Amino acid sequence: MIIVSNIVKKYGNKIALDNASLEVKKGEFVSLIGPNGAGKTTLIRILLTLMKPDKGEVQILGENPFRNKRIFKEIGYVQEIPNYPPFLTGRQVLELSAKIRGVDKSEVKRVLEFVEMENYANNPIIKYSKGMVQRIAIAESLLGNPSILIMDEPNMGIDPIFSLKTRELLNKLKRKDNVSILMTSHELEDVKKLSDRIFMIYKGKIVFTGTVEDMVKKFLGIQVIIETDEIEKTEGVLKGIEYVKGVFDEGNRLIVKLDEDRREELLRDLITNGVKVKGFYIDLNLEEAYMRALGNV
Ligand SMILES: Nc1ncnc2c1ncn2[C@@H]1O[C@H](COP(=O)(O)OP(=O)(O)OP(=O)(O)O)[C@@H](O)[C@H]1O
Repeated sequence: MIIVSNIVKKYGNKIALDNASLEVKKGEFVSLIGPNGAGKTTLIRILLTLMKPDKGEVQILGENPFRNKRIFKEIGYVQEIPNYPPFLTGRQVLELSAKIRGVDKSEVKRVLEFVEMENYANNPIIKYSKGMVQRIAIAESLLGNPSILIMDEPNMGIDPIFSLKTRELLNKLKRKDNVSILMTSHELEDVKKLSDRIFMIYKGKIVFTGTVEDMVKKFLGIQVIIETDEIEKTEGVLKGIEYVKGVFDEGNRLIVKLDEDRREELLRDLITNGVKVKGFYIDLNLEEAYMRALGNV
Protein backbone atom coordinates (compact mmCIF):
# COMPACT_ATOMS: atom_id res chain seq x y z
CA MET A 1 0.00 0.00 0.00
CA ILE A 2 2.92 2.30 0.88
CA ILE A 3 6.39 1.68 -0.50
CA VAL A 4 9.26 4.03 0.25
CA SER A 5 12.44 3.10 -1.60
CA ASN A 6 15.90 4.47 -0.85
CA ILE A 7 14.85 7.99 0.00
CA VAL A 8 17.57 10.60 0.50
CA LYS A 9 16.61 14.05 1.78
CA LYS A 10 18.95 16.83 2.80
CA TYR A 11 18.24 20.22 4.34
CA GLY A 12 21.29 22.13 3.08
CA ASN A 13 24.23 20.01 4.23
CA LYS A 14 22.19 18.25 6.89
CA ILE A 15 21.06 14.77 5.89
CA ALA A 16 17.57 14.05 7.24
CA LEU A 17 16.89 10.80 5.37
CA ASP A 18 19.76 8.59 4.34
CA ASN A 19 18.63 5.88 1.92
CA ALA A 20 15.53 5.11 3.96
CA SER A 21 13.16 2.38 2.79
CA LEU A 22 9.90 1.29 4.36
CA GLU A 23 6.79 -0.67 3.43
CA VAL A 24 3.27 -0.84 4.80
CA LYS A 25 1.28 -3.80 3.50
CA LYS A 26 -2.47 -4.06 3.17
CA GLY A 27 -4.19 -4.08 6.56
CA GLU A 28 -0.90 -3.67 8.37
CA PHE A 29 -0.27 -1.39 11.36
CA VAL A 30 3.29 -0.11 11.10
CA SER A 31 4.99 2.15 13.64
CA LEU A 32 7.90 4.38 12.79
CA ILE A 33 9.95 5.03 15.92
CA GLY A 34 13.14 6.89 16.60
CA PRO A 35 14.52 9.72 18.73
CA ASN A 36 13.89 13.42 18.10
CA GLY A 37 15.40 14.54 14.84
CA ALA A 38 15.68 11.00 13.43
CA GLY A 39 13.74 11.85 10.27
CA LYS A 40 10.19 10.63 10.96
CA THR A 41 8.37 13.86 10.14
CA THR A 42 10.50 14.40 7.05
CA LEU A 43 9.49 10.96 5.78
CA ILE A 44 5.82 11.69 6.43
CA ARG A 45 6.06 15.08 4.70
CA ILE A 46 7.49 13.34 1.66
CA LEU A 47 4.69 10.74 1.68
CA LEU A 48 2.17 13.57 1.77
CA THR A 49 4.09 15.22 -1.13
CA LEU A 50 4.70 18.33 0.99
CA MET A 51 8.34 18.10 -0.04
CA LYS A 52 10.26 16.22 -2.70
CA PRO A 53 13.00 13.73 -1.90
CA ASP A 54 16.46 14.36 -3.38
CA LYS A 55 16.64 10.71 -4.37
CA GLY A 56 14.48 7.63 -4.17
CA GLU A 57 10.85 6.81 -4.84
CA VAL A 58 7.52 6.69 -3.10
CA GLN A 59 4.55 4.58 -4.13
CA ILE A 60 1.13 4.72 -2.56
CA LEU A 61 -1.48 2.24 -3.80
CA GLY A 62 0.83 1.49 -6.69
CA GLU A 63 0.94 5.13 -7.81
CA ASN A 64 3.48 7.91 -7.54
CA PRO A 65 1.69 10.43 -5.27
CA PHE A 66 3.66 13.31 -6.80
CA ARG A 67 2.11 12.49 -10.18
CA ASN A 68 -1.32 11.21 -9.21
CA LYS A 69 -3.01 13.42 -6.63
CA ARG A 70 -6.25 11.42 -6.87
CA ILE A 71 -4.88 8.81 -4.50
CA PHE A 72 -5.15 11.40 -1.71
CA LYS A 73 -8.84 10.51 -1.55
CA GLU A 74 -7.63 7.21 -0.12
CA ILE A 75 -5.36 8.76 2.50
CA GLY A 76 -6.38 10.00 5.93
CA TYR A 77 -3.86 12.06 7.87
CA VAL A 78 -3.69 12.81 11.58
CA GLN A 79 -1.27 15.59 12.34
CA GLU A 80 0.80 15.88 15.49
CA ILE A 81 -0.98 18.76 17.21
CA PRO A 82 -4.12 19.71 15.32
CA ASN A 83 -4.78 23.42 15.30
CA TYR A 84 -8.50 23.96 14.77
CA PRO A 85 -10.31 27.31 14.99
CA PRO A 86 -11.23 27.42 18.69
CA PHE A 87 -14.78 28.72 18.28
CA LEU A 88 -15.91 26.19 15.72
CA THR A 89 -17.64 23.13 17.12
CA GLY A 90 -16.25 19.67 16.51
CA ARG A 91 -19.13 19.02 14.13
CA GLN A 92 -18.44 22.23 12.17
CA VAL A 93 -14.76 21.34 11.82
CA LEU A 94 -15.75 17.99 10.36
CA GLU A 95 -18.46 19.42 8.13
CA LEU A 96 -16.01 21.94 6.71
CA SER A 97 -13.42 19.27 6.14
CA ALA A 98 -16.01 16.99 4.48
CA LYS A 99 -16.98 19.82 2.14
CA ILE A 100 -13.36 20.55 1.19
CA ARG A 101 -12.71 16.89 0.51
CA GLY A 102 -15.92 16.42 -1.45
CA VAL A 103 -17.15 13.81 1.01
CA ASP A 104 -20.86 13.31 1.71
CA LYS A 105 -22.12 15.12 4.84
CA SER A 106 -23.51 11.85 6.24
CA GLU A 107 -19.90 10.84 6.82
CA VAL A 108 -19.65 13.39 9.64
CA LYS A 109 -22.19 11.47 11.72
CA ARG A 110 -20.44 8.18 11.03
CA VAL A 111 -16.98 9.37 12.05
CA LEU A 112 -18.29 11.19 15.14
CA GLU A 113 -19.87 7.93 16.25
CA PHE A 114 -16.68 6.03 15.51
CA VAL A 115 -14.63 8.25 17.83
CA GLU A 116 -17.51 8.43 20.37
CA MET A 117 -17.76 12.21 20.23
CA GLU A 118 -21.45 12.58 19.25
CA ASN A 119 -22.32 13.99 22.68
CA TYR A 120 -19.68 16.71 22.48
CA ALA A 121 -19.96 17.49 18.78
CA ASN A 122 -21.86 20.74 19.32
CA ASN A 123 -19.39 22.19 21.81
CA PRO A 124 -16.70 24.59 20.59
CA ILE A 125 -13.17 23.21 20.24
CA ILE A 126 -11.96 25.61 22.94
CA LYS A 127 -13.96 23.58 25.48
CA TYR A 128 -12.30 20.30 24.49
CA SER A 129 -9.42 18.57 26.27
CA LYS A 130 -6.37 17.68 24.16
CA GLY A 131 -7.59 14.10 23.98
CA MET A 132 -10.96 15.22 22.59
CA VAL A 133 -9.29 17.42 19.97
CA GLN A 134 -7.23 14.42 18.99
CA ARG A 135 -10.39 12.34 18.60
CA ILE A 136 -11.80 14.99 16.27
CA ALA A 137 -8.52 14.82 14.33
CA ILE A 138 -8.86 11.04 14.05
CA ALA A 139 -12.50 11.47 12.99
CA GLU A 140 -11.40 13.96 10.35
CA SER A 141 -8.83 11.54 8.96
CA LEU A 142 -11.59 8.92 8.58
CA LEU A 143 -13.89 11.06 6.44
CA GLY A 144 -14.52 9.26 3.17
CA ASN A 145 -13.34 5.94 4.61
CA PRO A 146 -9.73 6.02 3.37
CA SER A 147 -7.76 2.80 3.03
CA ILE A 148 -4.52 4.39 4.26
CA LEU A 149 -4.02 6.30 7.49
CA ILE A 150 -0.89 8.26 8.26
CA MET A 151 -0.65 9.43 11.84
CA ASP A 152 2.07 11.65 13.24
CA GLU A 153 2.24 11.24 17.03
CA PRO A 154 -1.50 10.70 17.54
CA ASN A 155 -1.09 10.24 21.28
CA MET A 156 1.31 13.03 22.12
CA GLY A 157 0.76 15.20 25.18
CA ILE A 158 -2.47 13.51 26.17
CA ASP A 159 -3.11 12.60 29.79
CA PRO A 160 -3.13 8.86 30.61
CA ILE A 161 -6.92 8.41 30.67
CA PHE A 162 -7.52 10.06 27.31
CA SER A 163 -4.43 8.39 26.02
CA LEU A 164 -6.08 5.07 26.84
CA LYS A 165 -9.14 6.20 24.92
CA THR A 166 -7.02 7.11 21.90
CA ARG A 167 -5.30 3.74 22.13
CA GLU A 168 -8.70 2.02 22.19
CA LEU A 169 -9.61 3.98 19.08
CA LEU A 170 -6.38 3.06 17.34
CA ASN A 171 -7.07 -0.55 18.22
CA LYS A 172 -10.54 -0.25 16.71
CA LEU A 173 -8.91 1.09 13.54
CA LYS A 174 -6.35 -1.70 13.52
CA ARG A 175 -9.17 -4.26 13.53
CA LYS A 176 -10.53 -2.81 10.27
CA ASP A 177 -8.41 -5.08 8.14
CA ASN A 178 -8.85 -3.09 4.96
CA VAL A 179 -7.04 -0.10 6.50
CA SER A 180 -3.25 0.22 6.40
CA ILE A 181 -1.79 2.44 9.08
CA LEU A 182 1.56 4.18 9.40
CA MET A 183 2.05 5.83 12.79
CA THR A 184 5.00 7.73 14.19
CA SER A 185 5.15 7.66 17.94
CA HIS A 186 7.33 8.12 20.99
CA GLU A 187 4.72 6.28 23.06
CA LEU A 188 6.29 2.85 23.13
CA GLU A 189 3.36 1.38 25.06
CA ASP A 190 1.11 2.20 22.09
CA VAL A 191 3.71 0.94 19.66
CA LYS A 192 3.97 -2.34 21.56
CA LYS A 193 0.22 -2.93 21.75
CA LEU A 194 -0.66 -1.88 18.22
CA SER A 195 2.14 -2.61 15.78
CA ASP A 196 2.30 -5.51 13.39
CA ARG A 197 5.74 -4.24 12.49
CA ILE A 198 8.14 -1.57 13.66
CA PHE A 199 10.58 0.47 11.59
CA MET A 200 13.19 2.16 13.73
CA ILE A 201 14.90 5.20 12.26
CA TYR A 202 18.06 6.82 13.55
CA LYS A 203 19.92 9.70 11.93
CA GLY A 204 17.88 9.21 8.78
CA LYS A 205 18.67 5.49 8.42
CA ILE A 206 16.29 2.62 9.02
CA VAL A 207 18.22 0.63 11.58
CA PHE A 208 15.64 -2.02 12.44
CA THR A 209 12.59 -3.64 10.84
CA GLY A 210 10.53 -6.36 12.43
CA THR A 211 7.85 -7.22 14.97
CA VAL A 212 7.91 -6.11 18.60
CA GLU A 213 9.02 -9.62 19.53
CA ASP A 214 11.81 -9.52 16.90
CA MET A 215 13.05 -6.22 18.31
CA VAL A 216 13.07 -7.43 21.89
CA LYS A 217 14.78 -10.68 20.88
CA LYS A 218 17.40 -8.85 18.85
CA PHE A 219 18.38 -6.23 21.42
CA LEU A 220 17.56 -7.91 24.74
CA GLY A 221 17.71 -11.59 23.89
CA ILE A 222 15.01 -13.94 25.10
CA GLN A 223 13.71 -13.16 28.55
CA VAL A 224 10.95 -15.26 30.03
CA ILE A 225 8.82 -14.24 32.98
CA ILE A 226 7.90 -17.10 35.30
CA GLU A 227 5.21 -16.65 37.90
CA THR A 228 5.11 -19.22 40.66
CA ASP A 229 4.51 -19.50 44.42
CA GLU A 230 7.69 -21.59 44.63
CA ILE A 231 10.35 -19.00 43.84
CA GLU A 232 13.23 -20.68 45.71
CA LYS A 233 12.52 -24.14 44.39
CA THR A 234 12.23 -22.75 40.85
CA GLU A 235 15.54 -20.90 41.19
CA GLY A 236 17.15 -24.16 42.27
CA VAL A 237 15.78 -25.98 39.23
CA LEU A 238 16.84 -23.16 36.89
CA LYS A 239 20.42 -23.31 38.23
CA GLY A 240 20.70 -26.83 36.88
CA ILE A 241 19.55 -25.97 33.34
CA GLU A 242 22.53 -25.32 31.08
CA TYR A 243 20.79 -23.06 28.54
CA VAL A 244 19.60 -20.63 31.24
CA LYS A 245 21.96 -17.66 31.14
CA GLY A 246 20.66 -15.63 34.05
CA VAL A 247 17.88 -15.51 36.64
CA PHE A 248 16.56 -12.28 38.21
CA ASP A 249 14.37 -12.55 41.27
CA GLU A 250 11.65 -9.91 41.25
CA GLY A 251 9.96 -11.06 44.45
CA ASN A 252 6.85 -12.75 43.16
CA ARG A 253 8.24 -13.67 39.77
CA LEU A 254 11.47 -14.62 38.06
CA ILE A 255 12.94 -13.20 34.89
CA VAL A 256 14.94 -15.85 33.11
CA LYS A 257 17.43 -15.00 30.39
CA LEU A 258 18.02 -17.54 27.63
CA ASP A 259 20.62 -17.19 24.90
CA GLU A 260 18.32 -18.72 22.31
CA ASP A 261 14.62 -19.31 22.00
CA ARG A 262 14.15 -22.52 23.99
CA ARG A 263 10.95 -21.48 25.73
CA GLU A 264 9.08 -24.75 25.11
CA GLU A 265 11.96 -26.79 26.47
CA LEU A 266 12.21 -24.55 29.53
CA LEU A 267 8.54 -24.93 30.37
CA ARG A 268 8.81 -28.71 29.95
CA ASP A 269 11.93 -28.84 32.16
CA LEU A 270 10.25 -26.82 34.90
CA ILE A 271 7.15 -29.01 34.92
CA THR A 272 9.19 -32.25 34.81
CA ASN A 273 11.10 -30.99 37.85
CA GLY A 274 7.85 -30.51 39.75
CA VAL A 275 7.60 -26.71 39.57
CA LYS A 276 4.01 -25.44 39.71
CA VAL A 277 4.09 -22.75 37.02
CA LYS A 278 1.34 -20.15 37.35
CA GLY A 279 2.42 -17.87 34.52
CA PHE A 280 4.97 -18.24 31.74
CA TYR A 281 5.42 -15.64 29.06
CA ILE A 282 8.03 -13.77 27.06
CA ASP A 283 9.14 -10.44 28.53
CA LEU A 284 8.39 -7.91 25.79
CA ASN A 285 10.18 -4.95 27.30
CA LEU A 286 10.16 -2.69 24.27
CA GLU A 287 11.41 0.36 26.20
CA GLU A 288 14.54 -1.45 27.29
CA ALA A 289 15.06 -2.97 23.83
CA TYR A 290 14.71 0.50 22.30
CA MET A 291 17.28 1.98 24.69
CA ARG A 292 19.63 -0.89 23.92
CA ALA A 293 19.05 -0.40 20.18
CA LEU A 294 19.93 3.29 20.49
CA GLY A 295 23.10 2.35 22.31
CA ASN A 296 24.03 -0.05 19.50
CA VAL A 297 23.64 2.25 16.50
N1 LIG B 1 12.94 22.62 7.63
C1 LIG B 1 14.10 22.16 8.10
N2 LIG B 1 15.27 22.81 7.84
C2 LIG B 1 16.44 22.32 8.28
N3 LIG B 1 16.59 21.17 8.98
C3 LIG B 1 15.47 20.49 9.26
C4 LIG B 1 14.17 20.93 8.83
N4 LIG B 1 13.25 20.03 9.24
C5 LIG B 1 13.94 19.07 9.90
N5 LIG B 1 15.26 19.34 9.91
C6 LIG B 1 16.32 18.48 10.48
O1 LIG B 1 16.23 17.21 9.87
C7 LIG B 1 16.41 16.17 10.81
C8 LIG B 1 15.16 15.28 10.83
O2 LIG B 1 14.08 16.01 11.37
P1 LIG B 1 12.59 15.42 11.53
O3 LIG B 1 11.71 16.56 11.94
O4 LIG B 1 12.22 14.69 10.30
O5 LIG B 1 12.80 14.39 12.74
P2 LIG B 1 11.71 13.64 13.62
O6 LIG B 1 12.17 12.23 13.72
O7 LIG B 1 10.36 13.86 13.08
O8 LIG B 1 11.84 14.34 15.03
P3 LIG B 1 10.72 14.53 16.19
O9 LIG B 1 10.56 13.19 16.84
O10 LIG B 1 11.37 15.53 17.11
O11 LIG B 1 9.46 15.05 15.56
C9 LIG B 1 16.69 16.84 12.13
O12 LIG B 1 18.07 16.90 12.32
C10 LIG B 1 16.11 18.24 11.97
O13 LIG B 1 16.82 19.18 12.75
